Amino acid sequence: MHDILDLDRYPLDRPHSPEWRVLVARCRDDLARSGMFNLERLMRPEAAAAETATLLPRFATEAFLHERDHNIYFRAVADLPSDHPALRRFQTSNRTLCADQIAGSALLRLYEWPEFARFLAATMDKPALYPMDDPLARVNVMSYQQGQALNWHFDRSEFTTTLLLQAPEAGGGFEYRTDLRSDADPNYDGVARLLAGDDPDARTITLSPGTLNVFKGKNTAHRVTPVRGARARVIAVFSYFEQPGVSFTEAERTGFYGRAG
Ligand SMILES: O=C(O)CCC(=O)C(=O)O
Ligand SMILES: [Fe+2]
Repeated sequence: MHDILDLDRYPLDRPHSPEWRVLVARCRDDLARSGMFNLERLMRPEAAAAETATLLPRFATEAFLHERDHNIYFRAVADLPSDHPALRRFQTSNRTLCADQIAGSALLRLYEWPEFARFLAATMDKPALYPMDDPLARVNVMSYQQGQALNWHFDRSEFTTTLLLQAPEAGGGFEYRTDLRSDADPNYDGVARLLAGDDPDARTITLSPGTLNVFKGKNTAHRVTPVRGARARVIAVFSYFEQPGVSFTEAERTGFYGRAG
């Protein structure tokens, strides 16, 4: 793994060593304080660039173009009228490559490396995390070209784990509002304020290539702002579960990726 990861700076290969424990404690602190942590340049920038170079032609020819108009919940909400400002609609557009299209990549090697899942589980205070069996969903790589964006949403899972491969020239920032809602309180008025551009607690970070980002996206609203310039934003999303062997159904895969296999 040394060829693709900076394991001198981030000792993921030495679980339970003193340095590993210090790193895990720092990540847990960041998660508790701001709902996210970043390991800058965990992947060596040269490795990220090499990975991007292999993927770019595939985005042009065989990626799934994901284009939709949606609200922040991706669905209607029974207790809100359809014109409620928390249900304001936005456009999302990006291209997705699935795990079966990146066989042999450094990303899949990292995904299947047990020490990576072990480290992530420790930062999230979980006994263990397991890779999915799903041939498409395990790892997804998304590309955002000029004008494309992933609009405001909440994630279905408690944590989301991404690794940026290529940064755009401008735009493509990750904007988020920590704990905008809770499991007990949907805070529809607060959601409406954020969507109107009126929430002083919204923050934007710009990720650099090779950075691992873990965030608690279930109650933290977030979006990727439109990319500007000729260089695409390319980012990988890793999906782990607390049980081994998880797969989506064929219908779910068709909904997410336009194909079942
Ligand atoms: O591209 C990103 O930085 C965020 C991706 C994201 O929010 C998601 O996959 O749910
Ligand atoms: Fe998300």
